[in-house]
Amino acid sequence: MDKTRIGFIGLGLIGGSIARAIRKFHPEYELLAYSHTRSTLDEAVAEGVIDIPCSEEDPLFATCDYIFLCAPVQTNISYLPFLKQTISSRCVLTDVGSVKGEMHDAVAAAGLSANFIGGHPMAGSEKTGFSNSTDYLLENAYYVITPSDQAELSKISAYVDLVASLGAIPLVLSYEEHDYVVAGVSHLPHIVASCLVNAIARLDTEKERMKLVAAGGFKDITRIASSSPVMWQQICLTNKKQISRVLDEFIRLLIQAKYLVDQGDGDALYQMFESSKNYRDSLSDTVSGPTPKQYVLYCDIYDEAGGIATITTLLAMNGISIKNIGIIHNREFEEGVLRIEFYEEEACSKALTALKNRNYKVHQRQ
Ligand SMILES: NC(=O)C1=CN([C@@H]2O[C@H](COP(=O)(O)OP(=O)(O)OC[C@H]3O[C@@H](n4cnc5c(N)ncnc54)[C@H](O)[C@@H]3O)[C@@H](O)[C@H]2O)C=CC1
Ligand SMILES: O=C(O)C(=O)Cc1ccc(O)cc1
Repeated sequence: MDKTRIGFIGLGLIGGSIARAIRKFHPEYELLAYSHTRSTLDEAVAEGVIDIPCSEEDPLFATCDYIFLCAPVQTNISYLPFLKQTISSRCVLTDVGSVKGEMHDAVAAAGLSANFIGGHPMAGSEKTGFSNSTDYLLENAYYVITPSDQAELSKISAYVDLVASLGAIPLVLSYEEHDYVVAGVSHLPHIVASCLVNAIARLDTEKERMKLVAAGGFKDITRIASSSPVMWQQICLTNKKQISRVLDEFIRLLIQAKYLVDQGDGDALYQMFESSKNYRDSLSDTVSGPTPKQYVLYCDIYDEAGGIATITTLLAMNGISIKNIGIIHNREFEEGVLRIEFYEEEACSKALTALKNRNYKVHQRQ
């Protein structure tokens, strides 16, 4: 059988990290890439990450099983006419953009819906460029997948499988839900960080004493204000409606907080900080104690590749988030089973019911 071929257009922090992870977990795959900075391609080839450097509209993209669009959102869209003329019907076309609605609209207008499955790894940093990419950036990170309504289930399953095989946690959502959710937990925090830094720059004393004594809290909450201005400009321009919606609620809460301070309303201020502390403490990365409890199921599967895809899709469709997934072989499970780990007990028991309803044989360690 021919080797699986994966193409990249754009090879910066995210494209580079996906390519490195594919190289690590699937060394037999053939990777080709175009990025408009020639030195990036040279570096990627020299490091053995990319096999074939391509030109901008290279006919070799016709031979790809997957193409990842990893440039800024508007740039990804500008490649669609070329891809429409070039790619084969079996190719899965995907992107990594932080906003999905505009991409889905452009894909539909270009007549590429049957090939398109949107993607968004919820991992990254304030850094950019191939030189900051790593083969572990995606590890244990949610990877939101927004299939177009015309993409075949077999393509979606294979793509979910590929994402899981890179150590990420696939989460299938509609692009509308994705854009609302990320407006809240990603776009709003970046805008808040930027405004906070700008506010302090304006409020600072002549001798910049605020800048001098800025403490850990200020630095923690504003790290992401160092992110790429052009990337965040494009995100704000392409997710206007949802960002405006979450900003409305945020501004309302800020006005309320000012009122409570002005009034000296101690009880209400206490409640404000107490409710945010409770919610923040409930986030999954804040589990306390020496050995956090694990919520794990073991499930018999017969066909590893197709089996994992079916199960991750089934769980995603039931709104169940997976923390980790993988096949294990040991004496307890001689045939090998799929180990699925969840963030919370509730997700674990929901998954147990969903899997049993589909007649899977599921084990739990006591
Ligand atoms: N930075 C982050 O933390 C995350 C970013 N994303 C999304 O990933 C995408 C890429 O972001 P990064 O990798 O962070 O940016 P980056 O700046 O590190 O990489 C962008 C890449 O696109 C290339 N590029 C720019 N114009 C091009 C063109 N006309 N043709 C071909 N290649 C071109 C650049 O040379 C570079 O290799 C964006 O759409 C962003 O929304 C998604 C998740 C996290
Ligand atoms: O650096 C951080 O904490 C981030 O929030 C990274 C990030 C940036 C953009 C995305 O679309 C997803 C993740």
